[in-house]
Amino acid sequence: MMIKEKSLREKSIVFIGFMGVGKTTIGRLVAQNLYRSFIDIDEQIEKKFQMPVPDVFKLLGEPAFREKEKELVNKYANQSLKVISLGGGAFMQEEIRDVCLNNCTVFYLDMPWDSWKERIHLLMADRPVLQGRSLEDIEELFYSRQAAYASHHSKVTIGKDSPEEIADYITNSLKTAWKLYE
Ligand SMILES: Nc1ncnc2c1ncn2[C@@H]1O[C@H](COP(=O)(O)OP(=O)(O)O)[C@@H](O)[C@H]1O
Ligand SMILES: O=C(O)C1=C[C@@H](OP(=O)(O)O)[C@@H](O)[C@H](O)C1
Ligand SMILES: [Mg+2]
Repeated sequence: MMIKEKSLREKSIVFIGFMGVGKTTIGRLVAQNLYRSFIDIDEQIEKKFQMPVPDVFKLLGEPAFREKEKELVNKYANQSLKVISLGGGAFMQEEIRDVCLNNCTVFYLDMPWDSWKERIHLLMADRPVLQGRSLEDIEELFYSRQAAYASHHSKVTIGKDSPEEIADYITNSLKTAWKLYE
C-alpha cells in the first residue's frame, strides 16, 4: 500500500519556546486566523487530571506531568490541520521533538533573555518550574533549553509587537510558504 506524505498545508503547526514567550496566546490566534482547532497541551493535561498544572506538579509530581505531556503530544502531533501549543519543557523530551519535527511544521518563538525577564512577574504564580528559583537559576534554565529549541522549521523573534501582530505575521508567512512550495 502506498502511504501518501502529508502536504505542507495539511500539517499541524506546533509552537515551541520557553515559558511565557506567548505560545498559548499566539497559537490560539493563529488557529483562529486559519480556522483550525487549537490544542494547548497544558490545557489538555489539566483536563485529563482534572486539576491545574501547579497542582499536577505538587500532587502527582513532575514525572507524571511529563509522561502525560508525551502521551498527548504523540496523540495530537499525529493529527492534521491543528494548531498545537506545547509547554516550554516538552521539547526536552527526544520523543516529543521527533514526533513534532517529523509530522508537523514547528515554529519556535524566540525571545532574548533581557526582554523575557521583564515578563517574569506574569508567570511566577502558575509556572511551578520557576517557583523557588533565583533569577540566576532561571537564566541558567533559559539558556540550557536553547539547544532543544534549535530543532525547528521556522523561527520568529518576539519583540515589542502585540500577540495579534505576531499571529498575523506568522499566518501570512505560513500562507506564503504554502503557495511557494505547492
Ligand atoms: N506579544 C506579547 N506582548 C505582551 N504580552 C504577551 C505577549 N504574548 C503573551 N503575552 C503575555 O505573556 C504571558 C504568557 O503568555 P502565554 O501565551 O501563556 O505564554 P506561554 O504559553 O509561552 O507560556 C501572558 O500573560 C500573556 O498575556
Ligand atoms: O517549561 C516548562 O517546563 C513548563 C512550561 C509550562 O508551559 P508554558 O511554556 O506554556 O508556560 C507548563 O508546561 C509547565 O508549567 C512546565
Ligand atoms: Mg502555554
